[in-house]
Amino acid sequence: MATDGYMTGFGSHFATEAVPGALPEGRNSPQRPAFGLYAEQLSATAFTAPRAENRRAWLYRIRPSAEHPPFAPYDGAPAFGGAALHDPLPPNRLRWSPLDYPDAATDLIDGMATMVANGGPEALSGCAVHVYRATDDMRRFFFNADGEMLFVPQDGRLTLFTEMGRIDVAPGEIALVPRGVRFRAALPDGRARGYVAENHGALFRLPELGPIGSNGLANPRDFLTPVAAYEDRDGETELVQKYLGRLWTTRIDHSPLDVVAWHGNLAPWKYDLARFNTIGTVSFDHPDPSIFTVLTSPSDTPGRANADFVIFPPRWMVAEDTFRPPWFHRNVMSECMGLIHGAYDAKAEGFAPGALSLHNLMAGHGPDVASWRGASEAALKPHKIEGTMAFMVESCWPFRPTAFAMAGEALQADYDEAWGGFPKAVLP
Ligand SMILES: O=C(O)Cc1cc(O)ccc1O
Ligand SMILES: [Fe+2]
Repeated sequence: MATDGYMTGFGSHFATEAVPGALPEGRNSPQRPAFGLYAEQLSATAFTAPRAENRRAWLYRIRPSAEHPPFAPYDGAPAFGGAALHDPLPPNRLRWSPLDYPDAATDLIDGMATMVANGGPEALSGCAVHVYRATDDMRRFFFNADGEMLFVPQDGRLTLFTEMGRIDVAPGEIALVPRGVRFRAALPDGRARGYVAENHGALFRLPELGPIGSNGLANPRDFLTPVAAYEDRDGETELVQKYLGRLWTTRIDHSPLDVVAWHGNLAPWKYDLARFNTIGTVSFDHPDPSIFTVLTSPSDTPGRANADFVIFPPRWMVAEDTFRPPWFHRNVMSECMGLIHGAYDAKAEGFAPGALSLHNLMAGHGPDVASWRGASEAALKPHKIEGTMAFMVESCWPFRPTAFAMAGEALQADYDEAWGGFPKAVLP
C-alpha cells in the first residue's frame, strides 16, 4: 500500500518502478533488462544469512554504479569520522551543549561531527553518534560503506534524495539510509541540525515484544519507504564515501541517483516517533528503559545490544508511591543521549535540545539534584509528560569520544555538578 509516495511496513518485500515496465517480472537479472537498464544487487547481509535476517535489494539503473574512477582521500569534513580517543579512556560522565551552526555555507557532509564511537567498521560491530549542522544543500552525493545511518533531525527538515527514492523528514521523525545507498540531502528550512546513529553491526530491527504481545512499541506499518524516483542527469559531480572511518572522493559524470525501479527488503525508510506506542507502569516503580526501544541491533550475545535506539516520548506517569523519573543507576551498557525537543525528566538543568550526554559503563548517573528534589516532593497524581522527545543510543561497547568532541567549547566542564549537593540521608 502506498501513502503519499511511500510504501508501508518494516522490512517488507517492496517492489516499485518509476517508469512502467522498468521492473522485471519473475526474475531478478534478465538477459536484457527493460530500456537497457542495468540490474544490480545491493546486499546488506551475507548471501548466506538466515532467511529471516537476509536483507538485499535489486536495483535497475541507467548506468552501473561500478562506473567510476578510483577514490582519493577527501580532506574536507574535518570532524567526520577519524579515530576516537584512545587509551586511557577517562571514565567520566560527559555532556556537550548543542553545537553551533557554521558561519560558512556547509553541506551535510562537511557539517558532520563525529562525537562518540565504539567498535569499528572493519569488525562489523559497534556504532557511532554524530551531530550534523548544515547550512547548505548538498550538490554532490554521499554513501556510507561503514554502516547504516539513522538520522534524528533536531532542528530543521531534511530532504534525503536517495537511490531508492525521496524521503522528507522533520524533527520528531527519524530516517534510515542503508549502508552503501547513495544520497544527497537538501535543507528545506535553509539549515538543519540533528544527530546520526551510525550502525556498523547487525542491521537495526524492531525489538522482540515478549509478554507485551503481538502489537506495541513501534508498529511495523508506521515505517514508510519511498517509491522509486530517479534523476536522469548528466554533468560532472562528486561522490564521497565513508570507508573504514575515513572519507574518500571521486568524480563521476552523472547523478548516481539513477535507479528507475527496485525491489527487495533492504530500503530506506522514515518513521514518526509520535506513532510510538509507549508502554509504562500502571502500578508502581519506574520500568527499565528497554520498554522504550524503537530499534535494536543485536550483538552476538543474546539480549545484549550492539546498539539500541530508545526514545523518551510524551506519556502519562501514574505510578503510585514511586520516584517517577529515571532512578540512580550504574549500567554495564553504555548510554549516549540526545534531546530533540522539550525537557528530559531526569535533567532539569543543562540538557538542552541539541545537546549530547555520555554515561559509559558503570558511571553512576541518574536525576540531577533539581530533578530529584522536584520528583521527591511532587504530589503523585496522574501527570502527563508533554512536549518532549529525548533519545538514547545504548551499546554494550563503551563509547569513545573523538578528539573533536573533547577539544570543543561545547564540552561542559561542570557536568559532574549535576550530582553535587545531595542532602545526606539521616539514619534513626
Ligand atoms: O540515564 C538515563 O537518563 C536513561 C535512562 C532512563 C531511564 O528511564 C532508566 C534508565 C536509564 O538509563
Ligand atoms: Fe542511564
